[in-house]
Order: sequence, then structure tokens, then C-alpha cells
Amino acid sequence: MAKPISIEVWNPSGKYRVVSTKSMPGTRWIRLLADNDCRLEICTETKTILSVDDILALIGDRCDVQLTEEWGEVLFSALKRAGGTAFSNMAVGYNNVDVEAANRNGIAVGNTPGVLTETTAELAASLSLAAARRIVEADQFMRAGLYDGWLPHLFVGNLLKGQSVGVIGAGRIGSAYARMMIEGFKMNLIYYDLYQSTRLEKFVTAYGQFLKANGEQPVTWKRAATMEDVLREADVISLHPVLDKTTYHLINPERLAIMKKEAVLVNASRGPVIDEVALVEHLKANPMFRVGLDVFEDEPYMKPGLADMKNAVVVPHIASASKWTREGMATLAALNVLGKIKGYPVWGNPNLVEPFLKEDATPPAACPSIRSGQQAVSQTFDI
Ligand SMILES: NC(=O)c1ccc[n+]([C@@H]2O[C@H](COP(=O)([O-])OP(=O)(O)OC[C@H]3O[C@@H](n4cnc5c(N)ncnc54)[C@H](O)[C@@H]3O)[C@@H](O)[C@H]2O)c1
Ligand SMILES: O=C(O)[C@H](O)CO
Repeated sequence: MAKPISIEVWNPSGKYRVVSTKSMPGTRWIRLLADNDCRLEICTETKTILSVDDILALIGDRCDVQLTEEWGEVLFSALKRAGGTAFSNMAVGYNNVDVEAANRNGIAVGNTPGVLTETTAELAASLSLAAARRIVEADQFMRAGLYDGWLPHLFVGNLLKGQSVGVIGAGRIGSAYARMMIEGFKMNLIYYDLYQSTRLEKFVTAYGQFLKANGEQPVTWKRAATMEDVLREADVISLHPVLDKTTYHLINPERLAIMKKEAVLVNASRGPVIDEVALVEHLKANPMFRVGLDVFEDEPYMKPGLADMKNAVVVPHIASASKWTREGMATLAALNVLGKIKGYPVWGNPNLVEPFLKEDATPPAACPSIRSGQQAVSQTFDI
């Protein structure tokens, strides 16, 4: 029997027991559940990652729904035995969830797209700039008291304007990132995706015409036939695919070798998309090659050597960490499970979720985004 886990309880007499394995930002999600006859138990353990035993203890022997964490057969079958019917990730990516196991156990699986796109793209853009202009290195230099006057060679980095931005995985976040880099820095786009992103292409064409009409150099776009074309040609490359068998170690030693020596590589998708050991070797051998990483192969750890690399900017998986997004994610995760309890249908477009987020309004009678009954497939959505 697993040891008891510390929890905070809201609406103790609620008919439906909802367990959140993490405290989530904001209070609206709590209100929505408590006002709808749910007894909400929020885990208050201080450790960041709960073990399977911890989660089994949280589920107990009667549980209606569960929010967040890493889930497979053991946990889904335990949830089923406890009478549970729904689970929601507080994330858009659900590569941590065995959807087939959930299906076998009749548990609905929710996720939270629609509120992360711009926030995550903005962090990828921040990493691109920070790496290209050596912001972190320069900040550390300044704080160490090493600055003793302006010098022509001090922290010289890369100009983005007029360079080419490469996007691998031009879905929701990849397309939003591309637009930021194109509109913000007048970069030319080269992208690789399994599907054509017509809306993104049309946007770049129209923006190019606008620039031309204003006497400026127009931006251009190109859909690459292979990923290698993007890696060879682009000055800044940002990775935004889903993580699956086709994208595991998509950036490997061979592909690193064909990139420009002064390229900037950004990853705010999933850590295993990059072979991180190979990346460390490449960073050592190519000091002008720079990376910006939000995600890591063995989170929360970095592969040996990465922390010592001055040409790497590293942040702890914060791409979706804006207040609006994180509170929105909590609300959507809560409404996914509440919707299942109430027997509501699934919302037509999980990317258009504003009606669920209006602070003082009653949310629609629907589950914002339920992924069960499907494999963990990628979804393309033109912005
Ligand atoms: N760092 C974070 O905090 C954070 C936040 C949100 C999302 N994410 C991750 O960002 C990624 C993108 O999310 P999204 O919402 O834009 O997803 P999305 O489904 O809208 O886009 C993913 C795109 O990748 C493409 N793709 C799939 N396999 C590919 C392959 N082999 N080669 C090239 N392209 C391929 C798909 O066709 C799709 O267009 C996911 O991995 C998600 O888990 C990370
Ligand atoms: O997939 C996601 O949503 C992120 O990794 C968490 O922000």
C-alpha cells in the first residue's frame, strides 16, 4: 500500500471526486469544479515528479477523474477500478499519455490546445534572439564585473534581418513562430512539414507584397522537399514537430554536420527530437553554432557537458509559462474532465477555445479538447 499523500480539499461534500496531481495557476478552474458538485483534491506534495505509487495513492478506491502527470496501463487501469472516467493533461502535447491504454480502460483523455500557441512561439522567438545575440553570455559577463568598456569585438552575434528562418513542423506553434520571425525581422522562410501550410505560405506572400509596395525588400517562402534542405539553407532553425517515432532524434550527428557553422538551432518542442549527446559534441566542435533549448532529452536533466557550453541558452521547459496561458490551460483541463462528468459533447474546434476562457461567463456545455479514441497523431492547424 502506498504511503498517504498530502492534499488540499475543495468542496468536501461534492458528489464527484476530482484529483489534480499538481497545483495549477489561477482559481477559476477550482471554482468551476467546486460549483459543479465536484470534490476537488489537489496534491500538495513538494516533490515535482510523482511516482506511480504516489499517483495510485491519490486515485484511491473511488475517483471520477484525474488531471495531469505521466500515464500508462497501470494508472489507467487503477483509475478505471476506482470508477474513474476521465483524465486531462495540462499540456497540448500528450506523448506522455498511452492513449491506447486509456481507450482499453474506457478513460477519456483531454489536452489543452488553443491557449499555448502564441506563448510557446514567443519563447522560441526569445531563444532565437538570445542565442543569435549572445544575450545570456553577455549578461553573465556583465554580472561578473568583467565589462570595462565598449569594444568592437565584444559579443558579436548574428543579424537576423534578411536571413533565412527554417521551421521544422509548421503546425500551430511552428507557423506562429514563423510569422513572428518574418514580421519581426523580415526573415525569409523555408519550412519542412509532412503537410503543406497554405495559410502560412499565403501570409508570407501577402506580407512580401506589402513590403515591396513600401519600397522594402520582400520576404519569400519555400516549402522544402526534405528536412535536409532546411538544415543546409537556414540561418536560424526552430523545431516544432510532435514527438513520435518519425521525429525521435530527428537532429542527429549527420544532420548537425550539414547545418551552417554559424547557425542557430532552437527547440521548444520535445527534448528527444534532438540527440542531445551529439548536440553537445557539435557545440564543442563549433563554437559559433548556437542553440536555444526549452526541452531536454532526459528532463529534468541535461546531458553531460551541455551546462558548460557558452553557446547554449537553456531554460527549464517554460515555453507555455505566461500567466494567461497557464491559467487557461488549468481551466481547459478542468473543463475537459467536468464535461465528461456532465456527459457533454466535445467542442468542435479545440484551437478556438476563447468562449471557455471568459473569466465571468459560464463556459459552453462542452469538453474543450478530448483526444481519446485516436492514436497520438499530429494535427495540422493553419493559423
Ligand atoms: N515547450 C513547451 O512548453 C511546449 C508547449 C506546447 C507544445 N509543445 C510541443 O510543441 C510541438 C508542436 O505543438 P503544436 O501544438 O504546434 O502541434 P501541431 O500538431 O499543431 O504541429 C506539429 C506539426 O509537426 C508536423 N510533423 C509531424 N511529424 C513530422 C515530421 N516527421 N517531420 C516534420 N514535421 C512533422 C505535423 O504535420 C504538424 O504540422 C509538440 O511537440 C508539442 O508537444 C511544447
Ligand atoms: O505540450 C505542452 O503543452 C507543454 O510541454 C507544456 O506546456
